[in-house]
Amino acid sequence: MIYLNNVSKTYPNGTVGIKPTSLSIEKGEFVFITGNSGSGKSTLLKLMLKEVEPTHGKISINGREITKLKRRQVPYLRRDVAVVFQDFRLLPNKTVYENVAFAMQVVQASSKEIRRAVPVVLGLVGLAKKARCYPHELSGGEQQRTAIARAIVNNSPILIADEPTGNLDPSTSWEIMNLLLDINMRGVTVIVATHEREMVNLLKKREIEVSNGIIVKDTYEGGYHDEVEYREVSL
Ligand SMILES: Nc1ncnc2c1ncn2[C@@H]1O[C@H](COP(=O)(O)OP(=O)(O)OP(=O)(O)O)[C@@H](O)[C@H]1O
Repeated sequence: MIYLNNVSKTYPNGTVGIKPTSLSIEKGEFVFITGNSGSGKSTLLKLMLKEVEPTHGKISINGREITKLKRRQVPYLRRDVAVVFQDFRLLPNKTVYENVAFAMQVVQASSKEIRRAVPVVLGLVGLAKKARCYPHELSGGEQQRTAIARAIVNNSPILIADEPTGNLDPSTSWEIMNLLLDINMRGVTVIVATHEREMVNLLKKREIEVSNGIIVKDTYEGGYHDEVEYREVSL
């Protein structure tokens, strides 16, 4: 589903984000990306989101080589890969309902589809009663639930979460992680960059650990990674 083939990223100022790396993530997986601050987690996610371009290598998602997509085609990639961030990034002047509906309007869903889908997804994230609230009237956990509802409302097969619990207290963090696990159980491939060591250890999901731009650990135990050659080439 997601393939990185010998992908590296050096930023324009010469900082190395990711050294040449190959990686595959299959449909339906739940994957943690771990590593110290500055190790390259966000760079890896941004490459998958086409927010940054690789210096070398190819990335394909759902059979499409995203490195070949033109800028104007990026909105189509967003239908395949949804994203949530640590700081929620909700529209402050729109209600919970309107924030989620807006994501559907962007992909030109009809009003009828929006009226049908938004209440369903708000129910799924446990926010049915908060539909008319504005972001500043919500707790951090509720804001993140809204962001997750907005991310999943268009039925993207992949959800990327960059430190989704970074601004939340421990019990709210668990609620959000359980919601992401729930979404994964519904068939969505979920990739979560996190510093939450305790959660990663307890949940026993696949963990890809990055250190200095290199994958130093991948706990995947299935067979298909044999096809991918892991190379740690110094630049
Ligand atoms: N736009 C940029 N320009 C130059 N260097 C960058 C840029 N973005 C990231 N870097 C550098 O690339 C390296 C990897 O950064 P990245 O943001 O991927 O780390 P991270 O593991 O996500 O860190 P954190 O956990 O603190 O978010 C770091 O050395 C960082 O300073």
